[in-house]
Amino acid sequence: MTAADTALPLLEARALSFFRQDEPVFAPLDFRLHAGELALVEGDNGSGKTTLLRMLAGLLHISAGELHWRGEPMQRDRCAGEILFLGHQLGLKADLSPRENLRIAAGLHGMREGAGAASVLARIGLRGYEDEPVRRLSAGQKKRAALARLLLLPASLWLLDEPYANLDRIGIALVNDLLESHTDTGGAAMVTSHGTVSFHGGEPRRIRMHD
Ligand SMILES: Nc1ncnc2c1ncn2[C@@H]1O[C@H](COP(=O)(O)OP(=O)(O)OP(=O)(O)O)[C@@H](O)[C@H]1O
Repeated sequence: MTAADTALPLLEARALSFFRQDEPVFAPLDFRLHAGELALVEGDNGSGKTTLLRMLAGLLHISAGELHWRGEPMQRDRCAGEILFLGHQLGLKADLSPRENLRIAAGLHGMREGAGAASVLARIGLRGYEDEPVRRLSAGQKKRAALARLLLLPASLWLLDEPYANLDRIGIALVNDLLESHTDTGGAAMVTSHGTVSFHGGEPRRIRMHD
């Protein structure tokens, strides 16, 4: 038994289910995610990975089962700023620049201590594009502008749906670096990916979606 098995989990799902038209999208799920852990959500196209992350983010109602946050039944108002979801839709305003998009996100969710838009955008590879309207960025640059939120906002749990999509080799390595430093500093993350995730921060948990 490891320390993570005995510590209070950040997030715990018990018989978690989601139904569409009275049909379960996936079999009931049980899992625990602790501070410092990465979980890979695995499954074929249509198996429910995005649905699961959207439920965990509070964007879809749970049909059955329970979710616990830091040992208590999950109350959205208590953990709102602690959970950050990045989905297929990047949630960027196309007419605004990466810097302006970050300002809006920080206004809603707060900022990590010591973080600033300029340094975050430089780290994410958008130096020189800080003030360009997002609609003029490439697909990979848009993805980076969305990922910049991970560095700026103070969330402890990252829910990342296909975070590697549209990224080049350097961008993929950057996402892995972000995941490693986040989990090294007590954060946790759940990630879906159809590619290979080469995470060097220890063996990730695996959450397998079954029909
Ligand atoms: N808005 C929607 N309305 C109705 N059904 C939906 C909707 N979104 C998804 N579904 C269905 O729910 C199921 C799960 O979809 P979901 O997007 O969660 O799968 P996924 O594992 O993320 O797939 P992928 O690997 O293709 O991204 C699929 O059968 C899909 O057709």
